[in-house]
Amino acid sequence: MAINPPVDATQTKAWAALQDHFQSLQDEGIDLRAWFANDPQRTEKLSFEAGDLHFDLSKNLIQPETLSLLAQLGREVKLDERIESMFKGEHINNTEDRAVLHTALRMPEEDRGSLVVDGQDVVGDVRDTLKRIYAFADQVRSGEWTGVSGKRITTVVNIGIGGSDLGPVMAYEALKPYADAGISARYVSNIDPNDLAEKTRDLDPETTLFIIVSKTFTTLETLTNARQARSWLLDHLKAQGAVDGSDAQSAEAIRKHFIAVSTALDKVEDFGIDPTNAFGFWNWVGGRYSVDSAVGTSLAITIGPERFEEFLAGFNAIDRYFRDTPLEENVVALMGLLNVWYVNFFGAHSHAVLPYDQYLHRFPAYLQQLTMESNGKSVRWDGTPVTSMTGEIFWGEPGTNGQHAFYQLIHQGTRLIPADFIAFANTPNPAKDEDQDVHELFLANYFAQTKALAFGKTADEVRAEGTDESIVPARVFTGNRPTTSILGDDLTPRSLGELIALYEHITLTEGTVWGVDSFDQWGVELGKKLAKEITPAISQDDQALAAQDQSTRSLIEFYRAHRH
Ligand SMILES: O=P(O)(O)OC[C@H]1O[C@H](O)[C@H](O)[C@@H](O)[C@@H]1O
Repeated sequence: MAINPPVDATQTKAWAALQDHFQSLQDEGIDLRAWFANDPQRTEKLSFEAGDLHFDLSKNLIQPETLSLLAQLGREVKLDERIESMFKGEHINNTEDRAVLHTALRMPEEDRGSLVVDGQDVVGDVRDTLKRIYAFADQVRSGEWTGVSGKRITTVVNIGIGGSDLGPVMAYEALKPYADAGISARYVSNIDPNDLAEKTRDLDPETTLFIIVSKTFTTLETLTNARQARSWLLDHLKAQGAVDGSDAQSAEAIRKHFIAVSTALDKVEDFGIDPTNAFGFWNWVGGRYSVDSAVGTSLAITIGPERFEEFLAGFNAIDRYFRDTPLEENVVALMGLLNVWYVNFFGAHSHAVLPYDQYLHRFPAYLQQLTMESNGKSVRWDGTPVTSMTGEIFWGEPGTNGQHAFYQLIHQGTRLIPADFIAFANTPNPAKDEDQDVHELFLANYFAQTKALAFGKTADEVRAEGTDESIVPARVFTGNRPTTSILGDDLTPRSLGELIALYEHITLTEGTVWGVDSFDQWGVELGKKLAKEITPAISQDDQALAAQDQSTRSLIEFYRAHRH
């Protein structure tokens, strides 16, 4: 389907204006201390609310005027049009000729029939599938669904990789306090046999349910692990005397202990999984945008359908905000544009995401796939080369762990690393250390870090502490290190949905400025293909070995010589 070529952002008036603006900020000197001192309303002007989240952009290297120029850039690259095209289901993933409709996954029941794309009542299908997932989840949670020997399920093991793993595991970890049915989840992704071995070692097969999640149902890692899990289940059930090993009992065991999630339901049946226990989604959901589809079935089981609905409502709140708010006031779009400001004007390469919440410990890893698989591209959606740097390296660890590891480089290194600091006002685990509220101690670190990064410490301040002159330079903090603070009341299914949708739309915004298709991932194909070709060379095929390049051949020879 024809799609308009991307606007070259670097040729827009706004880009030129941003360049001038950047230069004048450099000339006058970027100085957050002075900017705050000279404008008592700075924080007010640069703070926003979206959904249940509060955003403070004032510790960024921007003046209010910068945001107007960035919004202007958004207009000139037709960001509003692209947002509308996405929500309406146009095929904006043009290299795969697909609509991009993860936003439809969280549209409410009353929107049934309101979005028909390529002849499909999208919301109707989404809601019908959710109903089936919820009914199944309720059966497992209540104990009505049992394993083959009649015992209730206490562990679900999600087998998937990439988008079929990172979203569910991140969200499960984030929402652990809501897992209220005595069912826990584990996640197996790596084809390294150690992963499945360690995750199943202490499990009772009679109380374990495997969920095989694969959009394509062709992914080598997932199908290998699924077959391994099937053997593990049957072997252990037999050893425990739960089945006799007959074909009929094995088939029944697989029916009771394996369900699947995929867009390729025919392939699921070939695997031996009962199609009634398979939940579908659609090719207009990218893997990394799929945690709120059937891919989140492990969540629906552990936290329950009601909480899952709240999770979806959180996404939907940010979707509506993003679609309906003018760019100048739209903090979601502005955060994406701000990232462009750092990448393309300041030359930043990476972006730290630092959640001050232990439950969000997998959030940076999740964001790595979301953002880097989406925007790590060198050609635009019309096949022409990109005209600027694209993509950011997203990384991070929960605070305060990162403080004692890599913050040194953010505070005093030579690189500019914009950072998002995320925290919640309340904790589900209040604790006191003598008289001190531990969560407040934790939050004090959250507030202190962005303050230190923004305002630093001058040589005179260091001297005033009586520091020996010879080590004054080492103890100076330049400040002017940009951060965005995101605060919420509580980490709940709803606020987690909001956070995820926020970063999904930040990703679209950046991708639109860079002109890339944020929804394909051709870059992962070559390695997969070569792994298939190399497999025979590793085991014994000398001809296949000889066909390798010299370095690869030598590495394989080392392996062959050293294997036991
Ligand atoms: O869900 P699947 O089809 O098994 O795909 C799993 C993952 O593998 C692919 O290689 C892609 O890079 C990911 O975008 C995808 O999430």
